[in-house]
Amino acid sequence: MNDTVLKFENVHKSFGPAHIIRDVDLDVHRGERHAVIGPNGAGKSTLFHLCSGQFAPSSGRILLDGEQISGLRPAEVNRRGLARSFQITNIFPGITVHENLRLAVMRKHGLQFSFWRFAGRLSAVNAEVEDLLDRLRLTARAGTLANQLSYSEQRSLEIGMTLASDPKLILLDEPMAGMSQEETDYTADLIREITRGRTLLIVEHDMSVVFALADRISVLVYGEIIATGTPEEIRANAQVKEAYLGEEVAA
Ligand SMILES: Nc1ncnc2c1ncn2[C@@H]1O[C@H](COP(=O)(O)OP(=O)(O)OP(=O)(O)O)[C@@H](O)[C@H]1O
Repeated sequence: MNDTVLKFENVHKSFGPAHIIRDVDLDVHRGERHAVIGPNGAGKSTLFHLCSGQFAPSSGRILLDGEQISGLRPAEVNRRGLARSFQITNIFPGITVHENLRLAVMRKHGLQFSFWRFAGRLSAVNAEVEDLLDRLRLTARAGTLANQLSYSEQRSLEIGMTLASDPKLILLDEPMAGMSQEETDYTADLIREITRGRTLLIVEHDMSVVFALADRISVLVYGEIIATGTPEEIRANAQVKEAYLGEEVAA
């Protein structure tokens, strides 16, 4: 059994003369929460775009569960089990929370075009939706239109929609962006609970969230991963302190 869900092998990405990702090797282990941190412009978004198929590498290989995904289109990468959570763009705003989750769960079961033929499986779908509502702390909001939710509730729903497909790997792209401290604390706690046992790759600027949530952290500086390790190892790494974290980590 392969213990690595996502593997970068010597991945390089350039735009014309600009070398943005440089010979990156990265292993995301099954069941771990892995964070990528680095200064502005280090290449974190580019790395995520490479994972999800928005960009193809200039050279090197990317493997999902042992299968090469580099060069595949985003929809195909998604079909193979990689779900990327964007701010709140996966939500249908004009339908309820329950209906949103039901669509996401039905999509996983392949029910969208053959609803009646699979009527017998609907009770299983409903049970999954109820379970998701509970874990997302949205049971009381089940009948609310998605566009009526608070921002952090919308983010919870969005992450829930991503989880509903039961992906092999979840990419979370700055989930705390634009949140107050209170919303950040709430969402970090929720992400910790609902991603237990899942494999997660996260980019996040809030260092307190990263260090509390991640099992391992990779530090990207000028397109190169200069260190990978547990939060304690990263905190203690002299090269990381010098290149990036400095006082933030010492704090
Ligand atoms: N399509 C593109 N064409 C040319 N240059 C690009 C392209 N996309 C990104 N870049 C450049 O790649 C570098 C890394 O950008 P990227 O957005 O990946 O960094 P980041 O670490 O996510 O930054 P931030 O933390 O500010 O979001 C930047 O200098 C950016 O200008």
